[in-house]
Amino acid sequence: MTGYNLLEIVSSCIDLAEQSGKIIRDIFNSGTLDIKMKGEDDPMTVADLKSQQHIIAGLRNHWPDIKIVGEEDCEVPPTQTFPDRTKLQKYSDSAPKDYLNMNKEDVIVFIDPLDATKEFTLGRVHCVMTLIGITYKGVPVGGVIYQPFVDADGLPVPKEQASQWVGRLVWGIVGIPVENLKDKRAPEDKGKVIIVTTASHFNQDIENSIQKIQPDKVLRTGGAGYKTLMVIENLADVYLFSTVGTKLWDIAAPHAILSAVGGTLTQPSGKPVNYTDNLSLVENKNGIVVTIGDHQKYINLLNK
Ligand SMILES: Nc1ncnc2c1ncn2[C@@H]1O[C@H](COP(=O)(O)O)[C@@H](O)[C@H]1OP(=O)(O)O
Ligand SMILES: [Mg+2]
Ligand SMILES: [Mg+2]
Ligand SMILES: [Mg+2]
Repeated sequence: MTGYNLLEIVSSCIDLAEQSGKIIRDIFNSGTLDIKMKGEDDPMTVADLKSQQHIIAGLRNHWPDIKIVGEEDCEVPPTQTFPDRTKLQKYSDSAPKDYLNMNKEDVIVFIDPLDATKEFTLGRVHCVMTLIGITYKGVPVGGVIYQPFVDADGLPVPKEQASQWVGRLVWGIVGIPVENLKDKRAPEDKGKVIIVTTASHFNQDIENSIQKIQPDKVLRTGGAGYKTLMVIENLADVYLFSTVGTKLWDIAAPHAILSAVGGTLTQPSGKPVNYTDNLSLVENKNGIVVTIGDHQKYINLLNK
């Protein structure tokens, strides 16, 4: 076979995301985040950088030419990390055949080495995640997310109990059932419409969109990965961010896992997102809408 095997790439990304989680935890515990501002409300820390360097170097050791779009602009020193490519071999018979021999030109790996950096710098670390998404022909087909600052169920753990930060991994491939997910909806929230949106990048556009849906509840927290996972686990019906701000690396990995469980992510117009490595097109300029069901109903409300 001459193409890329998605099972091998996702297997490696699982290793690299877990290792990055440890890098991120160690830097947080050191207390030296070395915060730099890339723009307004757009911080970057040394943890973002080290995490991205680790992931890219590990991928390059197996796939020197694979297309990679990472959030941070940084050099990547070589490493001796050769991630395990074999973890998902048992899915070789059940995985979609197309994904076992993917045309190299059509594959892009999107890396968000640390999602929810703003919250990370404020110590609100429960929503921090490492996100690695793989797209094929412009569509997310595999995703790995790792939460460094939670317990095994993904529940927040305060920093006073840091020893319980065992971390949580979720990976998904479209066409293979996703493990390690729960329906977390509280009994008192059954039947309600719950929107989750940004904690730190809120604006009037988002407020106006929320009003169109008339939800029973609005939750606000950090991270595109964290909010998408809330929709996947039924803690919210809609993740709504109807404005500029997120980029393709924020959504590629969670989108793949969402698709694997039957959910939908589009622009607020209902148009699909096009995943490309053209760096002038990586911004989700019009925003994003994420649902686990009734997607068209919410798109209709937003566009009425
Ligand atoms: N205005 C913005 N500038 C830079 N990044 C943004 C902006 N809005 C959203 N993002 C990215 O999208 C994620 C989700 O947004 P929010 O946390 O506000 O809901 C953020 O954590 C951030 O990713 P990152 O932390 O990886 O830079
Ligand atoms: Mg950032
Ligand atoms: Mg991000
Ligand atoms: Mg980031």
